[in-house]
Amino acid sequence: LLAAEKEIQQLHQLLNKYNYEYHVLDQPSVQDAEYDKLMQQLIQLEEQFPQFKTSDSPTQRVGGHVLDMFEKVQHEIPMLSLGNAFGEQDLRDFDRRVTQAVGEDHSYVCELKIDGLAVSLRYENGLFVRGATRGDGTIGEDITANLRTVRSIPLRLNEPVTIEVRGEVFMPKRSFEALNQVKKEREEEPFANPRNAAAGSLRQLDTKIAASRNLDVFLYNIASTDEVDVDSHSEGLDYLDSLGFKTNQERKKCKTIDEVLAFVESWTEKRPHLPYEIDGLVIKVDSYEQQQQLGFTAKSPRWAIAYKFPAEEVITT
Ligand SMILES: Cc1ccc(Cn2cc(C(N)=O)ccc2=O)c(C)c1
Repeated sequence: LLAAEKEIQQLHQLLNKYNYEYHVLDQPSVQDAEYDKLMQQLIQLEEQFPQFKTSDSPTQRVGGHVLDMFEKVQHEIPMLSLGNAFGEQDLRDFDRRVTQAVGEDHSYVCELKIDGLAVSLRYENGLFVRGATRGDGTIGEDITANLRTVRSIPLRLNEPVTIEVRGEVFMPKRSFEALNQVKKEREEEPFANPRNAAAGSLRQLDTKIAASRNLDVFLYNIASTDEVDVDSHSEGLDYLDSLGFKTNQERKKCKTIDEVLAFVESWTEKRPHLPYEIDGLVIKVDSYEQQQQLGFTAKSPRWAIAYKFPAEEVITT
């Protein structure tokens, strides 16, 4: 029995590693068939010895049970919304307000704003224990079972830490097109855009449906920074990488607002070539101390702003 438990634990570790290489690093080290063979072995072993099936087992990635409803979740730390900037002047005004509050010596982190569904993920001693939608920022829905099927969400972190992180679940453009193709063939209503498709997939009570939708995630914030020993947002993102989270690598540290504007310019150009949709860029003051000095308005941080791309004129034929 001890042998069976050890073999199951080793398969958990190995399959989670392969899953990380494929879905987070996009650098698999084994063929899909090899991964599948090991997965089939683990499924059989867990059927034979269900007592050794743990919450970080990769066999639950494929879904398998149907919930009858989603529980409500209260976010200990509210999930905030961002103020918007629609052009260069708005961004320069933002920079002036930052300079007035913290002085000239400040830098920014610029990130892509993924057009998906905001989620909060909670880990205890390194294990994924709960995932929730943003909801109204204070009360969201518990969608843990569906989030376990998002292959790029780690079920166990590289360190046994207790942490809450925020990010965006999204559906890549190709998966969206393929899903709508199937919907059309079935004469079902297609989704209007990848964001609605991701949200609709996570709202399914049957986890097998969510598991089949090729959802992905980028994490972009540490909510519970008390236990974490980092002094800036950019260090926080590197820490998330070190724990085994998937973060968006297209981020850039900008020392001046002119560098921010250059980033805006370049991503206005490159946006259509991305494999996922973005609806803007997020610009954050990097230093946590300066974020603290700037504080919040009623519902948004003063140390961050979302630059929104102009709405594309829809050519209706
Ligand atoms: C049959 C099969 C199994 C697995 C995958 C995709 N994949 C591959 C790996 C891998 N190579 O390390 C890890 C996780 C994973 O999800 C496909 C597309 C098809």
